[in-house]
Parts: sequence; C-alpha cells; structure tokens
Amino acid sequence: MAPINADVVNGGKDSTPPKTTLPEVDTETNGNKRYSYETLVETANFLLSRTAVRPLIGVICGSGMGALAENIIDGQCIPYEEIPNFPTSTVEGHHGRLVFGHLNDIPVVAMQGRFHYYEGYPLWKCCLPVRVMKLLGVRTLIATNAAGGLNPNFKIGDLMIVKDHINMMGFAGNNPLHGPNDERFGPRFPPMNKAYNYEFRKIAKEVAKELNIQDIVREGVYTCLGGPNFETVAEINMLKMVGVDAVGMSTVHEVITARHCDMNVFGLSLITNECVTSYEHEAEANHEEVLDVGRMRQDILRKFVSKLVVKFAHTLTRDSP
Ligand SMILES: O=P(O)(O)O[C@@H]1C[C@H](O)[C@@H](CO)O1
Ligand SMILES: Nc1nc2[nH]cnc2c(=O)[nH]1
Repeated sequence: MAPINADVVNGGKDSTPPKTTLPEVDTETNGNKRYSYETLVETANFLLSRTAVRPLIGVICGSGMGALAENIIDGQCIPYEEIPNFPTSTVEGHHGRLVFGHLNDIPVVAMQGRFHYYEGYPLWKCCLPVRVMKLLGVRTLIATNAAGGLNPNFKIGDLMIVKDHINMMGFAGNNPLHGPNDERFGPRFPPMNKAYNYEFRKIAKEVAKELNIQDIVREGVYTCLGGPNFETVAEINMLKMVGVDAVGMSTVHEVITARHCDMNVFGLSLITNECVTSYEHEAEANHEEVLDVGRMRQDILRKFVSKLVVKFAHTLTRDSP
C-alpha cells in the first residue's frame, strides 16, 4: 500500500490550510495537569506589565461577535500566542487576542476569541482567562455567544439575555471546578442559583427600550453541549422539553468559573439559527450562517454592549466599599 500523503486528505479536494497549528492535547494527564494559582498570577502580572489599563469589566466575544471589541478606545491588542500559559484560538470567527482599553471611559478587557471544549481543551483550561481576568481586577463578566434558538418565538438575529443555564456537561461530571479546589479563587461548593445577575438583566431590558431594540431582545435559558457537531432532531426535542431556549457550545463553564470567584455575570446569546425540530426540514445548521448573523447584528451588539458596560460599571461604583 502506498504511504498516506497528508496533503491529499479529502481526496485532495480541500487544500485550505488549517487556521493555526492544532494544539497538542495533554493525553498523559487527561488534561488534568492544572495551573496553580501562582502560575495564573504570573500570567496576570505579564499582562499588567504590557498595559496600563486596569479593567473593571471583562467581555467574552462569541463566534462572529469579535466586532464588540472594535469600539474600545486606545485598544491594546495582545495575541494569545504571546501570553504565558494561555491556550490558542483555533476556530474561525475567533481572532485570538485580548483587547485592553476603554469603552465609554470604562476600563475593559475583551477576549476576541474564546476556547471551546471541542477544540481539545479541558473545561478548566477553557475558563483559564476568566480566572486571569479576576486576578487583573475584573469584577463583572459579560459573556456573549452565538446560539441556536429552540424557543418557537425566537427569530434569527434576536438577542437573548441569559436568565439561567442548564449545565448538561456537568450532569455527566464534566465541570470546570472538578478537581482540587483552591480557596483563593473560591469555595469548594459554590451556589449557582444567582448565576446571572438579576439587576443586570433588569438594566439590559431598560437599555433595550432606550435603544428601541426591545422587539428583538428576549430572555431565556441557555445550555451548552460539548460540540463540535450541531444537534440531532431528537436532541433538540429533548432540550425543548427540559426548558432550554437556546443551545450553544460555551459560556456555561465560564459563568461557573466566574461565579466561583465572585464575579458578577451577564450573559447574552445571539440567536444565529433556528434549531431543527422535524425530519422534514431541509436546512442544516452551519458555522457560516452563524458568522453571517454575527456580522448582520454587529452594530446593534456594539451599541447595546457599550451602553451596558457603562450602566454595569455604575452599579460597581455604587456597591464599592
Ligand atoms: O463561541 P460561541 O459559543 O459563540 O460559538 C458558537 C458555538 C460554536 O463554537 C460555534 C458554532 O457555529 O458558535
Ligand atoms: N450547539 C449549538 N451551538 C450553536 N452555536 C450557534 N448555533 C448553534 C446550534 O444550533 N447549536
């Protein structure tokens, strides 16, 4: 048999090179060789040495939502490759850099590119930037994502304020807090019934009215599956039955990590596709459509999130000791 030529996989039809070199998966330790608190302090100190910005609010940009960071004034970009201990982004629509700067005078850091379980990273590593943000002084996390809509009232392009989540991967024991607990980050058994800040959700609905986008702003329950495949019809029907309004492949573990270290959280899903609930349905979910809807909504998302940042920051100054 002739030797396999890696350049002609796919019958030689697809010669597009991968976006980045694929990361090595730590199979020897099954991804469980965690970074210590001290290691993450080193990462945070590296970032503090590279920027004078001291962010109060952190924003994670979802797939195709990187434009959220484009409003940041004096944005200083630090590619993930340069940051000690950081993973790298491998997904189209995720630039792979931190942007430090100001949104309406509020110091922020945005992740243009997040890490997903399906890329081969264990959940704790997907969430490492959240802990680094905490060490940088970030008090509030805005986690955005692209998601498929299950609620029949949702339309493509709607924005869903996340009211709550269902940690499906956690049901199977896959949790970012699995393993030894370092109390310097947070308690062994963190509560999760107030995961998504109630006041922030109220503020977001008011801001939606101010911007006259209330008709596209919804509220609902998000769940994360491991991906990378989109769901089967039976899976979607099951998720609907248990009360899920939108499904994606991120956010839940980031929010758990953020709440564990006592950050305030706001979650926002952009509904990029309608999840298919019948075998007669012709259309199939695809990542291109997800990115297209992100582009379509980028102006509205930018305005909405910029205003939220100011309002959320005011609640922080009000609550500060
Ligand atoms: O990073 P997010 O959760 O926004 O990305 C979603 C889930 C998959 O990564 C991708 C599928 O199109 O979009
Ligand atoms: N799991 C999942 N993630 C998504 N991200 C964007 N759309 C979808 C979807 O339909 N399912």
